[in-house]
Amino acid sequence: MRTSWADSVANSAYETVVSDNNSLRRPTRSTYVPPHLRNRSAADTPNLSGPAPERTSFNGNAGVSQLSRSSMGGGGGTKPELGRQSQGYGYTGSGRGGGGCWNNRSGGWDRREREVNPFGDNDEADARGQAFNEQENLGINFDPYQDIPVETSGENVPPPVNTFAEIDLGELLDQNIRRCKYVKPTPVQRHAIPIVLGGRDLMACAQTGSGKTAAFCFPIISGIMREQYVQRPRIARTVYPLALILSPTRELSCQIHDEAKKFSYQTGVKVVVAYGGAPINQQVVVDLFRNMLYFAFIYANYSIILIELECKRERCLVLHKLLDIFSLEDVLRELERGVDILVATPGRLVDLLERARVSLQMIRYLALDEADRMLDMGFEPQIRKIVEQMDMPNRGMRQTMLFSATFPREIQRLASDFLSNYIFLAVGRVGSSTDLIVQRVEFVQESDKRSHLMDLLHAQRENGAHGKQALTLVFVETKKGADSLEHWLCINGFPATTIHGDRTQQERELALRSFKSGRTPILVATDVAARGLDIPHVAHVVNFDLPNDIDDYVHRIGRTGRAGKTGLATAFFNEGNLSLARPLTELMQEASQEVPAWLTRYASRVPYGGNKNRRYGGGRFGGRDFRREGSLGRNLDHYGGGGGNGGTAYGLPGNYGGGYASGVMSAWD
Ligand SMILES: Nc1ncnc2c1ncn2[C@@H]1O[C@H](COP(=O)(O)OP(=O)(O)OP(=O)(O)O)[C@@H](O)[C@H]1O
Repeated sequence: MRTSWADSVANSAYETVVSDNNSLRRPTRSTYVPPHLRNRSAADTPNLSGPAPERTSFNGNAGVSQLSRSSMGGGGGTKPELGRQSQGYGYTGSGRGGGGCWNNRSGGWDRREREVNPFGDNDEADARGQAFNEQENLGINFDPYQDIPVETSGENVPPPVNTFAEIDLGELLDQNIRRCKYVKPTPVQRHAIPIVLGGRDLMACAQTGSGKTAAFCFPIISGIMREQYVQRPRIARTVYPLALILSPTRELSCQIHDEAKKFSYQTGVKVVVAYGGAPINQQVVVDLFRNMLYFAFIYANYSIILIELECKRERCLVLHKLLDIFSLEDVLRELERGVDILVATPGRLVDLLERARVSLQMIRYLALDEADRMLDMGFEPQIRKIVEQMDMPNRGMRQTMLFSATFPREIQRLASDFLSNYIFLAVGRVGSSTDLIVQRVEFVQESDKRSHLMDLLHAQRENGAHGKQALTLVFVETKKGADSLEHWLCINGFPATTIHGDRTQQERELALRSFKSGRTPILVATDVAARGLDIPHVAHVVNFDLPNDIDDYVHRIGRTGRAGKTGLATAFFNEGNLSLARPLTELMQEASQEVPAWLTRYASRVPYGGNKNRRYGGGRFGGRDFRREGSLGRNLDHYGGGGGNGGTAYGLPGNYGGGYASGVMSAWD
């Protein structure tokens, strides 16, 4: 049984007090108690009157797994030889039951009791339900996804499952799935979970809002729960997570963290999020100010945040970064309490690795959400550094999962560097939008955009088109543009807020909360909000400025029409968006949307290969796993041919493959 460093400190402190009370003697030596454990009431401390919890230090010997043995013995750059789980955990096909080898990682009831219940108080009935109730009406209609074409390729693909009951995820995780009110796995979950439980690497492409987060979280949590006790090195204050989930933005990392916390509730699997992180070129400035102001910061008790909020428009870089250091201190404190799954943005992770506060030596699971974004020009160097140049086990020694709704094939090729004998899974057409979203394109000149938006919002308000709770997400190109549009909307009677890379973390969180709650039902955003965010009740996405890349468009409109619900997406198009005319036309045709005649005319004017959205071509493209296309590079602009072998396709219509084009980088942080 495992205890974290913080637990052992807490326990030893508590034992000191207990022995004090018993013997009325002072402790012979003082025990350091970190700030987050001070002032704890007795009620917070473990109940020692019950059966004594089994204590095991990091150097304990219980159940050392084959995976961990050779990796012991310290840090350094050598990659541990972690024996790869070639045998999967299996999915029983005969109902749940656990198989009797689930590892209780909770460290006893003490840890469970301290855990905040993310489901609220009324979850017990759901949790105790004996089976997944297929009849339950949850208001989430995943039926539209059921007939979706699915394609897999790779060797010995494990068969999909139809129900959660067929998969042996462990009773504690099953309880949490019931608490989440997930009745049936979505298509990507039906296929991806058995593949990962089978020990295979995976590149998975599934439409926006189709449940990819759970598809990678469930097998990771289940795998960690099933592990026998894993012995981890104990070196200074370095922590050794077993799983790493990387995502491109702070908000998405927080969201994944929140989901993973729900799924792992009371399983003893510890999830920590680390986001933010100052770019290296600003590090010198930050370090300088850090030394000068560190103590002032602590004693000012966060009041500097108020100063930061005051100088809203002309932000001071140093203050901005100092706030970031604050969040770093929080992360470090959290890490010291123990971590099994680390969810992080690349910048912050690199920072933690360089400070030797995190080691990747024990990583068995690596998941990249929005993997194509993580491997494009903006993030690729950081990802390569994390995966290839630090102490993470080599591919083949860890399990790697890449998920996105879009997977241009050049990115697929790059991504294959990180994978070993992987399975490619495409649920729906690669890079397509879901049919649940009604897409409209309107021709609007730059100068008319604001009044056109106002018309849309008025109409929406008047006919109550999407109900009281309807939220509208407006995408613009630049941070400045976002601020200025927000201001204009507000003075015209439409409560709005913004989210973009120039806002502080606090401001971004506040904006998101205010939008989600409906207090400001309009959110003006740059591409920083384009991917992954799962915000209920977004009824309308407006592309005020269209992106340069069709994949960005797919992700943006995917903020509506999620989890089986319908949504509306309106795009303002003009001559400045010519390069998008053809891919947009094709995308809309594929999703059975009405394409205006004028857009088709614009599309026909753009020559093949004449722009960087190279996903289209003259022929229809049948194979989407780039490994099935033969030689890459011959065919970059013309995706003819198709077919291929080694895969299974169910009802797969012809389609084009992906193409890589760099997105707009400026909006990202
Ligand atoms: N099996 C399920 N049953 C019911 N709801 C589910 C199920 N799986 C996921 N969901 C819900 O569906 C919504 C979308 O899931 P998620 O955010 O994982 O989608 P995604 O595929 O990652 O989307 P994106 O491509 O935009 O990142 C979430 O609200 C999630 O709670």
